[in-house]
Amino acid sequence: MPKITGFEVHDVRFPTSLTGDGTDAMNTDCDYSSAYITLLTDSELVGHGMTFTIGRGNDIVCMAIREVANRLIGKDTEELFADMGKTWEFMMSDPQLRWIGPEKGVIHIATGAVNNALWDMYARSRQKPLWKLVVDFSPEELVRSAAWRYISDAITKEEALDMLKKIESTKAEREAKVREIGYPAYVTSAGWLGYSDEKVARLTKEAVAMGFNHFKMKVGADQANDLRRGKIIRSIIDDPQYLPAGTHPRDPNSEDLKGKNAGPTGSVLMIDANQVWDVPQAIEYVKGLEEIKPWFIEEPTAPDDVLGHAAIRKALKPHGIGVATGEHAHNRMVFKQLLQAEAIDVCQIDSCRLAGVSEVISVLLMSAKFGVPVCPHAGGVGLCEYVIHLSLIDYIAISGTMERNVLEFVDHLHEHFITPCSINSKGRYNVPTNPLEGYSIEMFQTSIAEYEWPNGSYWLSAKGKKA
Ligand SMILES: C[C@H](O)[C@@H](O)[C@@H](O)[C@H](O)C(=O)O
Repeated sequence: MPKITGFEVHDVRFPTSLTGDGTDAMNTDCDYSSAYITLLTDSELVGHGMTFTIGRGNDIVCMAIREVANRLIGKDTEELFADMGKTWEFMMSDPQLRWIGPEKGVIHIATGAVNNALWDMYARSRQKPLWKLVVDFSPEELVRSAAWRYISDAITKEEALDMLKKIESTKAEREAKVREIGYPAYVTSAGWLGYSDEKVARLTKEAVAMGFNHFKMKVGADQANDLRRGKIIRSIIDDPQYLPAGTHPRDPNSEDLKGKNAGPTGSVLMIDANQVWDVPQAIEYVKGLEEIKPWFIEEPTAPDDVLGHAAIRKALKPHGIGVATGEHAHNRMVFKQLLQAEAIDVCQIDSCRLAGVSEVISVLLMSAKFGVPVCPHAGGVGLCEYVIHLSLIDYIAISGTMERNVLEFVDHLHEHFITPCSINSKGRYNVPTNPLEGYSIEMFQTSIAEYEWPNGSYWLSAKGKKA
């Protein structure tokens, strides 16, 4: 049986210019960075994992990844795969690291990268894409793979098992359906701050032409500016003339669009503040944007402020605007509380901030129990590649629905991955089908050589230009 013998870690940073200079209200200079790990074994089997950060600090994450990965050296991979929940607990329980994590901060993020690499390796060893490996698990195996510590007040293993068993017999139907029509997506790429009105209008038209009908816009720097940009986007997405040839407006009252403030063509607009406001400020600011009819405000305030989110949700409900958050919720307990406090309409897991697939499964289970749709965060490098797997697991094996869900899509940096994600002509994610792609996060060696910090060819030449 292959044993883990070592690992390679790379600090890969893609400059803001490669992401179209898109910024948000908190991040105005954001090189997209991947702390990237390849786990090695004494056989040909490898596992790739990464985490997403922006710019400076990625070297600290790489250091933490080395610390976490060290504990796996010498371990038998089949023993690790046999009980991924137990493996996760082992990874989370390094007594020497406990004071600085996990369950928080850099060590938690690093654990995510390593756990994801291990899941990638597991899927490759079975020659299945990650999602397929997991949806083929029996309910018992799926429950065994999750992270259970500290959440039994919200969901027990028995409850989870019951839930999974109820939809087990219809898994094959859902798998066939999503393979055929793809998984619903929304686009972030048109609505960054810092774009001119012309650029916003052009990118929105392009996104509509690609078949998207959910659009996200960044807000929070200036209310009047947000209102103007929102109206530009609305004027395009609500106008049937921009729809792709041969398609018709969707009925805004259809079941999957209920409560989403859909416009006359069935298009939906969401807004995202990236944590800029205090609670009362968030409420006032967002009320001022009611005219552009957002489905939800994302990250209105500090990501750990569960009760703050609950207060904002309550105040905005009469205005028909919901609350979404999660990309910075650093562990399953924060999600547990957001759900228990009825603080969110939409749960936005992050594939890299949570400590890997095992912890994500726990949040998917809790969200399904509380009836909150999961719409993963994917605004970064590699995140779109990752999250399509998680949404497929959610749809096929856990919640059993994808009608109200939308998975974020940003259209940059996919070319650095050997098996990039893709979108079909209806603006939906295609299902990854390559049996050797694992968790789809393997990067081209040439991309690593070019963008590794600080000595990759791109950064050396950038330094040369500055000198
Ligand atoms: C800096 C990043 O692009 C963020 O703006 C992005 O992750 C964002 O919050 C999102 O929801 O996509």
